[in-house]
Amino acid sequence: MSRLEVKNLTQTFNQKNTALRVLDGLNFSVDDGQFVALLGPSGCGKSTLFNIVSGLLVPDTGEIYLNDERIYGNTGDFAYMQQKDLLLPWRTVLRNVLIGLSGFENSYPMQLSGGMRQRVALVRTLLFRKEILLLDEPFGALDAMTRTVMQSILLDIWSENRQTVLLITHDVEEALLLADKIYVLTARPATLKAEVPVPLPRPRNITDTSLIRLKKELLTLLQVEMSKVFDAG
Ligand SMILES: Nc1ncnc2c1ncn2[C@@H]1O[C@H](COP(=O)(O)OP(=O)(O)OP(=O)(O)O)[C@@H](O)[C@H]1O
Repeated sequence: MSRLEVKNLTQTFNQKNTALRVLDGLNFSVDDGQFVALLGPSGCGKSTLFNIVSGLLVPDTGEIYLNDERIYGNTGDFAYMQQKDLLLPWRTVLRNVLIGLSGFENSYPMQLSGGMRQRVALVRTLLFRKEILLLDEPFGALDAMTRTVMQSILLDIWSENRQTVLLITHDVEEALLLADKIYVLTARPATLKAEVPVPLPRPRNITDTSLIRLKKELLTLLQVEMSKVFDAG
């Protein structure tokens, strides 16, 4: 398993002939086998960060290090589950995940419910057995019950394999239930605003007093950043 470092990432896009600065000197690191959640206002640059880390996008400036070695492009060390699940519609579930989900193995993605599709996509991502998992809002579109089930599947697999995980989420409770550490990003352009450790055993209960305290702390941090988005817009 691997230690990941993101150093001084900067990214600007051209939108309608104006320069949109999305990342502005972003620095952080994730320890070997650690589960880190990233929270930040909508549009702050979280998916852009994952696109860079996974090698899909070359940043304007900055570096990515894996186990102290600088990496370039797609090194094959990352399993990346993008916001949209990216299942190939013409492949059956069996061929999408290589194992059957009992009773559904001959179905196509369009024949599955949203929850089942996300489950297939997650299983497929985990099956790649890569060193580092990049999960971009994997459960964002799911109902509360399915989301809870998926979270526990993810935790079970992570406890067994101890892959290094980066999870983007908009859900403060999800971050608190799952992560060892939470990074809060600023409004665009994203920089690191805060690092909040969650040193509690799992499974966690969101009604636990220390989680309630952390939730308040995180919501206050996020509200400051979100108000910047509204003030600007
Ligand atoms: N290839 C691109 N060309 C131009 N602009 C882009 C490109 N990719 C992203 N952007 C812009 O960069 C900004 C950040 O996008 P990004 O998807 O990284 O944010 P995000 O934090 O993941 O958002 P959300 O939380 O809503 O998913 C957005 O304003 C988006 O429109």
